[in-house]
Formats: sequence, structure tokens, C-alpha cells
Amino acid sequence: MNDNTSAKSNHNLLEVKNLETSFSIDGKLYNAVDNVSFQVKPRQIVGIVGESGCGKSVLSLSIMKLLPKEAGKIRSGEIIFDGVHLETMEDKEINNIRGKEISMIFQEPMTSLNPVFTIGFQLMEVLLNHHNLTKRQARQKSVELLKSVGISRPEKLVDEYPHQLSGGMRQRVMIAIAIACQPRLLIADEPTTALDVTVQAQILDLMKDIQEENGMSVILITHDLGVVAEMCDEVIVMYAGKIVEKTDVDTLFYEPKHPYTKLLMEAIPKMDEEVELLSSISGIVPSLKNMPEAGCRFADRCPKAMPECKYITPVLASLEDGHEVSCLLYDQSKPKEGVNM
Ligand SMILES: Nc1ncnc2c1ncn2[C@@H]1O[C@H](COP(=O)(O)OP(=O)(O)OP(=O)(O)O)[C@@H](O)[C@H]1O
Repeated sequence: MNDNTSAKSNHNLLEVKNLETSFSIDGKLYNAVDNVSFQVKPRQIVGIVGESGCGKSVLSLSIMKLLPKEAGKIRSGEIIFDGVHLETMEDKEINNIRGKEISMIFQEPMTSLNPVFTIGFQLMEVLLNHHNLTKRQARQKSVELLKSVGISRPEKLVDEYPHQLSGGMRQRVMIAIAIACQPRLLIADEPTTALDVTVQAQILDLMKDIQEENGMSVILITHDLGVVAEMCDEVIVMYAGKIVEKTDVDTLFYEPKHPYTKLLMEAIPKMDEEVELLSSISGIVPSLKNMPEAGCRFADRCPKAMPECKYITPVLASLEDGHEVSCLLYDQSKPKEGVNM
């Protein structure tokens, strides 16, 4: 767990307020991110967890303004990066921030790296876009960056193509590209999911080292609570487009409150457990079109569900010390009947 004390500073590098991101399906708008608010402080690593389909990627694409143009759009809310509103920013302006101030790495580097260009070309492109460097300087800097992410023959690798590298090496290259301009915020969307366990650990260690060295903030999107325990300061648990629990990493692991968080915890493989004993949560996350109109969205799968959970919509309420939970089992002084907040 990250014990970086400066993570406790009060200034917010990123502030997301009441964000709603919707997709148009058959002419109707559905919220994939629904009234989501959170902050990221300088040097903080904030984990966003939840099963597939909970809205983690749509949330990160909204922050980067990379939603698929024809279907997805930010319906309401604010995204404030270092005091600047991104949600209203023109594409041209956001291009100056993307890659330079905020970078992103994705699960599968093959889809982000261009197969027809060399690694060096792709690194140099980012450097030349955002810095006043000659080509020779950019190439030299690319070699240094590759070295800094643990690539042993960087002078040779700059002239190689993505398909010539292993998955772990490609992810190191993606990290090199993402940190090329020393961004202040890195959004990592399942950065190690496609890798085998040993390589996963190496990549997470590398990200942690770079984060500590550069002092950047990180939003780490994962479905893996083991990764969260290893890396994060704060954790946001999402279910069906909403935040259901938000707290610091120690509290989440020692005092989880939401039944969904507790089930995610139980699904973590234990060292001494036989594979067949591993639990997973029964049922699936509702699709956008099948989202319940009222009540708690997790009620159908919740072992603690009460009859009122079907029609009273819980709100994200503060318990103590910034621990927030959206569940009728906890203090819900003003639950909204019949309204899906
Ligand atoms: N382009 C799209 N058009 C319509 N619906 C979409 C689109 N992209 C995502 N969605 C829907 O938005 C919801 C949230 O998806 P999202 O990809 O953010 O989930 P996730 O938690 O990141 O899952 P995963 O871990 O599988 O990436 C899902 O119901 C998904 O089907």
C-alpha cells in the first residue's frame, strides 16, 4: 500500500463532479456513468474497481474526452484538471493536455501501438509533438526513456516494430510513451490484465517506481483488488455506473461496508485455497438498457438485500473519515423513494 505522505495534500489535481456520461442506443440515452464525483490529489494513486461493465473505462475515456464520437457523450457534470474545466474544452485545446499533462495506458498495447511504425518513431512522435526538440534529441530521449522502463537494449529496440516484442515489453513501451512528457496524471486502464502473473508484478513495480520518482498522480482502473492493495492510496468501487463505496485503501480492506465490495473481497484468490473453491459473484452487471429504474442497482445480486432495496434508491453517504457508502444498510437519512439517483 502506498504510504506516500504527500498524497494527503488538500489540493485536488483532478476533480470530477456529478459526471453523467451517456450512450445513445436506439435513439434513447442511457447513463454508463451516473452522477459520479471524486477527487485525485497530487501524487495520489486512486484505484477504480468493479466488474466488467461497471463503467470504469467510460469514466476514464470521459476524463480524456476520448468517447466514441457517434455514440457517447458527457451529459452533465464537471471535470476540473488543475483548475481547468475539461468538459467544455474544444478538441484542439484538449490535444495540448492529452499526452502532455494527462496520459493513458490501456490493457492491450497492441491496440494502442501502431503496427506499421517502429517503437522509436512512436516515442519520438509524442516528444516532438509536445517539446521543442530536434529529431536527433528526440531519438536520444526515446532511448533514455526505454532504458528507464527497464528495456535492456534500447538502442536496438527503437528500430523494432511492436510485433517483434513480447506482451510485457510492449506494455513497458506503452509506459515509456505515457511518461514521455512527464504527465501530472496517468490513467492506467487494466494495465496488467493481459500479462502473465510474473510480468504483471514487474510492470506494477515499474509503475510504482516511476510514480514515486516523477510524483505524478495515477488513476488505476482494475477489476483486481490484489492490484489495488499493492498500489493504491484511495479506492472507488463502482457498480452499474455508480460509485457504491469510496475510502482509503486500508479502510477498504479492513472495514469494507458495501455488500458488493465484500463480495469482491471474497472473490480474491487466497494463497492456500484450492482453485475450485474460489468464489465469484453470481449474476451479472445489468446492461445499460436493463438498468433498474429505481432502487439499488445491486439489489438483485445482493445477499443482504431487503424488500425496500428494490424501490428506495440509496445515496452515497459519508460514514466517517471520508468513508462513503451507498447502501440502505447504513445511515440513509434522506433516501429518495422511486428515484434512481
Ligand atoms: N460505445 C458504446 N456504446 C454503447 N454502450 C457502451 C459503449 N461503451 C461502453 N458501453 C456500455 O457502458 C457500460 C460501461 O462499460 P465500461 O466499458 O465502462 O465498463 P468497464 O467497467 O470498464 O468494463 P471492462 O472492465 O470490461 O472494460 C457497459 O454497459 C457497456 O456495455
